[in-house]
Amino acid sequence: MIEISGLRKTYRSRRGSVVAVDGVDLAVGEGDVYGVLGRSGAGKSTLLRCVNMLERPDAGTVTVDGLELTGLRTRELRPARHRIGMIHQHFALLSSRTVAGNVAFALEVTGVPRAERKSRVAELLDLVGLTERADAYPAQLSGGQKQRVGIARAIAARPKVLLSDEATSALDPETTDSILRLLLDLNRRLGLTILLITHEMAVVKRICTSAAIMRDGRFAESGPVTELLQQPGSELARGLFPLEAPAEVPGATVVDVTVSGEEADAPLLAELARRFDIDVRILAGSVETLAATRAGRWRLALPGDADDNREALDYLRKRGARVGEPA
Ligand SMILES: Nc1ncnc2c1ncn2[C@@H]1O[C@H](COP(=O)(O)OP(=O)(O)OP(=O)(O)O)[C@@H](O)[C@H]1O
Repeated sequence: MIEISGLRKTYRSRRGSVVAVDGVDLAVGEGDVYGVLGRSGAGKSTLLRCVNMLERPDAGTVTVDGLELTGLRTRELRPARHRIGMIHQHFALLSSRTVAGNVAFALEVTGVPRAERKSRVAELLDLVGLTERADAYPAQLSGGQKQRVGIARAIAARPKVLLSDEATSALDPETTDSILRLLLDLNRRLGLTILLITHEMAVVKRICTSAAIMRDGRFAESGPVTELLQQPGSELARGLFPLEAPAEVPGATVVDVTVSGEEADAPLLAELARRFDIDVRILAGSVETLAATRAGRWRLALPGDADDNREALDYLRKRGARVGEPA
């Protein structure tokens, strides 16, 4: 749904130039929720703004729903942008318009006839759970409600893609959770493809099927979350499942074990202990629900050296687990 290839963007000013995006390739499939995670200044906002051409990249291509946006003139971009919704950290609502008025505005600018607007506004407010607040002004709303208006407005023109620029950063954890639940619901009900940027690992954990870690304008790692979890040394795996435990235990072999899908809920460690008659020690770890799947990750200590434990570790691998040295 979104294909980005060789994207570069440099900002030039009197004080010099900053390479904000430095050669990014990205493919977001239809119906994916793709999270780009990174610290402040990593280039996330610039990348997102290049997807709907709020920033013109210096090099590379951006294709959304089969249309190469980088090849379009400014005049041609306007209708193309209607296929891409966007939500913002600080909501960007019109303070002089009511909730219904803000949503109607998005329909006005995309040329929806007046007769259709009213019913579409009602439909959208129902979708985001704001029917009761239709006549309120933004100043009378909570942060979560403001973001719901932002979401209703962003999907008003029935876009295929929603871009989210730190949409939950200004919200408390409980409200963040309700907004993420709404995004996931829209993703599933409308088949909406979502590309989001965030600095919060919890956002990736909660709703993303794929993710990238961005640093200094580049992707340090990227791919489906379940695959990244299985990758040796993955920063994302460490962030999602921190294993705070010693990497060495005298007289024992210490390994990190990652499983996803059904095996995460199987009594895998109990079976391991029984089958090989070993006292497995769990040094750290958990089983959790991610957006698309269940996943488990543990640091284990098995008595004896690597040779003593070869068969046991092979058994775990046969069961689909990734077994590696502590990272
Ligand atoms: N309009 C601009 N002019 C000059 N430099 C800019 C501009 N916008 C961003 N930059 C610089 O580009 C780099 C990437 O910024 P960007 O905002 O894309 O990062 P980010 O990861 O989104 O960070 P944040 O979360 O703080 O917004 C930074 O060094 C930033 O200072």
